[in-house]
Amino acid sequence: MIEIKDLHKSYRMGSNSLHVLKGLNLSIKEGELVAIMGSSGSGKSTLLNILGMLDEADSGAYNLDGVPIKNLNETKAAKYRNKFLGFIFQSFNLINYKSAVENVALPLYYQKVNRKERQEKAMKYLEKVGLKEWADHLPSELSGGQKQRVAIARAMAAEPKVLLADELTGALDSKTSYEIMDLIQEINDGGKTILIVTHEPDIANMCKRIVHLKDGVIVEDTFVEQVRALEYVQ
Ligand SMILES: Nc1ncnc2c1ncn2[C@@H]1O[C@H](COP(=O)(O)OP(=O)(O)OP(=O)(O)O)[C@@H](O)[C@H]1O
Repeated sequence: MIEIKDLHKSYRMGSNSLHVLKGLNLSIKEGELVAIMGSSGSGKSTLLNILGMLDEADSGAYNLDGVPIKNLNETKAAKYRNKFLGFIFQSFNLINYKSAVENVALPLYYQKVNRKERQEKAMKYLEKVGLKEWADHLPSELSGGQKQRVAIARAMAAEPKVLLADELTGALDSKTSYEIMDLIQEINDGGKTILIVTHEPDIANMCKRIVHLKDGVIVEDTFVEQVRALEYVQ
């Protein structure tokens, strides 16, 4: 699903250059649930932004579902991103003046899906995350965990092949984090490929594979026995 070879990325600041990714290789198959870990500044978000086609590498290859990203022009890249990738953020990134169902429907609007289908799909995914009854509520009326559920439903609504999450439990207490990870595991059990950047070892252990970044490369890549979040949710 994801093939990355010899990826390099530097940030230029004036006359200085910070080499963040230094020849990174990574291969992720369909259906994997991968945690990306590493100390602060190790390049996790940089990698996730490149995987999410929100930023470009300086050199190296990135193939998503067999397609070399480098060859896509801007319009094609935007279409490809909307079709293949769903994003979940630490701070939820919901639109405050839109209801839960309107937030979930938004990516479908950009994909020019008609109003009736947008509404149906948005309700379907709100139901999947357990928030059907909250469809007409504004984000300000929801708890942190509920907001993240809306954000997950929004990421799922366009039915992408891959979900990318940056510290999705970072703003939540432990119990709510485990509830969110239970939902993530359920979505992954359904076959969705999911990548999660996290600082938290207990969250990483709820994935199936843990990748450690250090000094711009992957220094450890382990398939682990997945801890089920549900055991911690009671
Ligand atoms: N747009 C940018 N311009 C300049 N430097 C940047 C930019 N984005 C990130 N950096 C720098 O690149 C390095 C890697 O940043 P990145 O955000 O990828 O690390 P991270 O592992 O996600 O860190 P954290 O866990 O703190 O979020 C850091 O030193 C950061 O300051």
